[in-house]
Amino acid sequence: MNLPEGFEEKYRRLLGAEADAFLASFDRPAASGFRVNPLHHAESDAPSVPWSQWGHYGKVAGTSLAHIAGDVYSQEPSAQFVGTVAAPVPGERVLDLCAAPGGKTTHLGSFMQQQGLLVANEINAGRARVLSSNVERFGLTNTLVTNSDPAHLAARLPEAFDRILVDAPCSGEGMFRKDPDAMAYWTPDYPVSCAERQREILTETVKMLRPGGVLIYSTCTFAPEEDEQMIAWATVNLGLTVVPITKPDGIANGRPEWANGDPALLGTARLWPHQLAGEGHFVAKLQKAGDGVVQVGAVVAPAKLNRTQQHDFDEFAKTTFKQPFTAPLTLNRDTLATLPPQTPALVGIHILRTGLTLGTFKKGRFEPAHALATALAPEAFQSVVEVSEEEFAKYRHGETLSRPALTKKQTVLLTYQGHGFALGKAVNGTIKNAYPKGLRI
Ligand SMILES: C[S@@+](CC[C@H](N)C(=O)[O-])C[C@H]1O[C@@H](n2cnc3c(N)ncnc32)[C@H](O)[C@@H]1O
Repeated sequence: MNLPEGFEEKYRRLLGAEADAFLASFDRPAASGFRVNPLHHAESDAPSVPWSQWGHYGKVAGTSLAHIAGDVYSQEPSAQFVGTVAAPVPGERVLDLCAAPGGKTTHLGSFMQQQGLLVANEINAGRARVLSSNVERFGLTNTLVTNSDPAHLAARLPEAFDRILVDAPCSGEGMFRKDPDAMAYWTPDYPVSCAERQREILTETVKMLRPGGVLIYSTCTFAPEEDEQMIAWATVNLGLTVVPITKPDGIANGRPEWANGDPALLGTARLWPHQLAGEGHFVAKLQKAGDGVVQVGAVVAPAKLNRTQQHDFDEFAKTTFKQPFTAPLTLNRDTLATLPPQTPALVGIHILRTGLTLGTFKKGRFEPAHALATALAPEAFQSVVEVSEEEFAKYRHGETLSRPALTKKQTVLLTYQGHGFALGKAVNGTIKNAYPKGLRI
């Protein structure tokens, strides 16, 4: 691989005798991996990633049933160590500040088991939409997807989280093998400019962490300026201390000698492509001084539906679900969603998704949302229709299906090999297509 000018020289200087092995790793193929979705009880026989509870080596196609049904999330193996270190506890309030496209968000959600609140934020509007769609596909229901910059969020959410992940925008050196285009941006000064932005992000992040709260900082670069030097700066300037990370075999300590020599930096983690089957990553776990509870602040009140809305939703729920639907609800214009506990009222912040999107009020009817198909188990639905391989393909093209026995007008869950992948509308023996246009192939 043709590495950028100055890159090889820098790492020869830093790594000494180890540099040959490091540089040789760039000529080997990138490692691929995926995580199975514990919320769907998904499993895989593929070899396990040793440092990742739900992680496996291998590739899953974007057109596969496992992907479409939200049973897997493709994620490079080293990146999976970030979620392992973060490991939020169900019921916590967690922020994933730089979240798109959602690899870490879906991993955090796997730990949280739909309990507590997970705010997944992304600064870039287009990427935030991709994040929102991945949150939907994975079936997370305790998540708020926002599109904001860290400063605006911090102004509204002081000390609001138990745990925050900053998977920082970085020089991406660890992804050169997987995504050679990333090399085009690299110059010897690039890590220094990335570090400036990371310091700004961390300064805002700490404001949102409760006293005693945990901050996980990660990058996919080898650059000490963005890794150990960033953590050294944060411990000196932001009232954070390093919490040592327990490292499975193959994962290396951070390098204090590449920063201010503080031995606590040994407690950070480096994933090197010449030492394990994965790409380059850095992870640090930090704790904010003090001990305190989260500041909840103003919260969104559950929506009160008008009489027509209540009637239309009740009719839909009564004919679709086995159990009465009792979760607190929120209404955004005409879109109805569940309201995660103590959802903060975020005035002036663009919110793309709150909890589980249930559907939209149209004139005289309630149109259910695709999110229900990947978030709810088949057992929740009154009517489940298993499709053939041919029908699975046809439906994703936008075609209708024939089921003469289904005469009742009803929303049904469509499954293929037992995995829910879409909703359909049964009318007079036909299942009308409700597969979102944006997902059709
Ligand atoms: C490494 S990527 C995140 C990957 C994601 N956590 C995942 O696992 O799928 C970093 C993200 O930070 C966002 N970003 C860029 N500049 C930012 C800034 N100034 N503040 C916050 N986020 C920023 C990028 O748009 C990008 O989506």
